[in-house]
Amino acid sequence: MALRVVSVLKRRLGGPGQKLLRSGNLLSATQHRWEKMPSSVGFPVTSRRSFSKTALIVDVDHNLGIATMKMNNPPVNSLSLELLTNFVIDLEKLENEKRCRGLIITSASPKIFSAGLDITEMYGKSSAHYAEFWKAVQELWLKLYMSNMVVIAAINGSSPAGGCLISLAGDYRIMADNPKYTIGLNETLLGIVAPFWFKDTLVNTIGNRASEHALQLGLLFSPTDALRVGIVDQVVPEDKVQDTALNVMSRWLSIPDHARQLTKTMMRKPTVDRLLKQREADIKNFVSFISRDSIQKSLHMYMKHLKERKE
Ligand SMILES: CCCCC/C=C\C/C=C\CCC/C=C/C(=O)SCCNC(=O)CCNC(=O)[C@H](O)C(C)(C)COP(=O)(O)OP(=O)(O)OC[C@H]1O[C@@H](n2cnc3c(N)ncnc32)[C@H](O)[C@@H]1OP(=O)(O)O
Repeated sequence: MALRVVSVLKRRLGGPGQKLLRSGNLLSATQHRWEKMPSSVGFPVTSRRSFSKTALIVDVDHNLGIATMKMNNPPVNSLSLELLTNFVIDLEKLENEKRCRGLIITSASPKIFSAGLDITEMYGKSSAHYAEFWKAVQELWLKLYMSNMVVIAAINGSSPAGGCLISLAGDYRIMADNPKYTIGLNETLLGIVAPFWFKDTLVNTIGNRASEHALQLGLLFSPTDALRVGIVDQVVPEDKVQDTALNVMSRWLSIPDHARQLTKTMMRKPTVDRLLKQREADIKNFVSFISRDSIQKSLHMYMKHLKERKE
């Protein structure tokens, strides 16, 4: 499979990408590049960098023009305020890298892509904290959904709620074929409500009726069902997720950037504008909703249930 990916990349990427792929082995070619690459904006000499503090591992391959971002926040890649903030910072850096045209988002931990928003950020805290947290969630969605890069989610584990949102904000989703993994916007199961822009993102992907069904019931889909309903675009064997992501990326990167980007903007801007127009109101709404005693209690019970499952 790796060789097939290399030949597709050779065909679709011209210039330096082709030269470096001449060895016929994508991994060794990439490794070689990481060692030789000069410094570039935001990312250091080796082109490969691990942000252990930020719980994100970002590898940038300048010659292929592809970055891979691995969420690395054990045990379940929950999206804490810190992780959200650093996610946005790294996205901005990548966005500013002229040669970086594609981004693959995946998880460093097998089995969990992301458990979604960190629930502990949403209960027992101050209103100011909830406001800051929600602003960070908005910011990440805005940046991802409107990214100039081709964004592919390589979903190598379960991806509930906020994890599903990250996947939906990309341009293409590939999920590992493991019936133990699930994906979906399950907010109602926690006694909370997916905000309108989570809902809009889902509607834009799978349509109104399927979204209403999925959202009201808080459905978590197996890979097969997620493919059937259109939440993901492809389901592949677990060990083929990354190769498939590279392969699909090469197809998307073969389209001239300006044409593809303008098309993406045309499709997504109305959805984004809806949030931008009422961003502050959305924050206020979140803070007032999440601060309700009944909601705090629901979240507390849900966390308790998660912990008791293990005992
Ligand atoms: C008209 C009015 C409208 C108002 C609307 C206004 C505003 C909208 C309001 C709210 C919107 C909020 C949107 C929320 C989005 C979210 O993303 S909420 C998070 C949803 N996530 C989940 O439901 C997933 C929960 N987790 C799991 O199902 C499982 O943990 C798993 C991901 C499948 C992994 O399972 P497993 O490998 O068995 O691991 P454990 O369950 O044992 O978990 C390990 C530890 O991690 C803790 N944990 C799990 N998930 C989270 C999380 N999301 N946040 C924080 N912590 C989490 C879990 O408790 C374990 O901790 P301990 O080891 O026991 O300490």
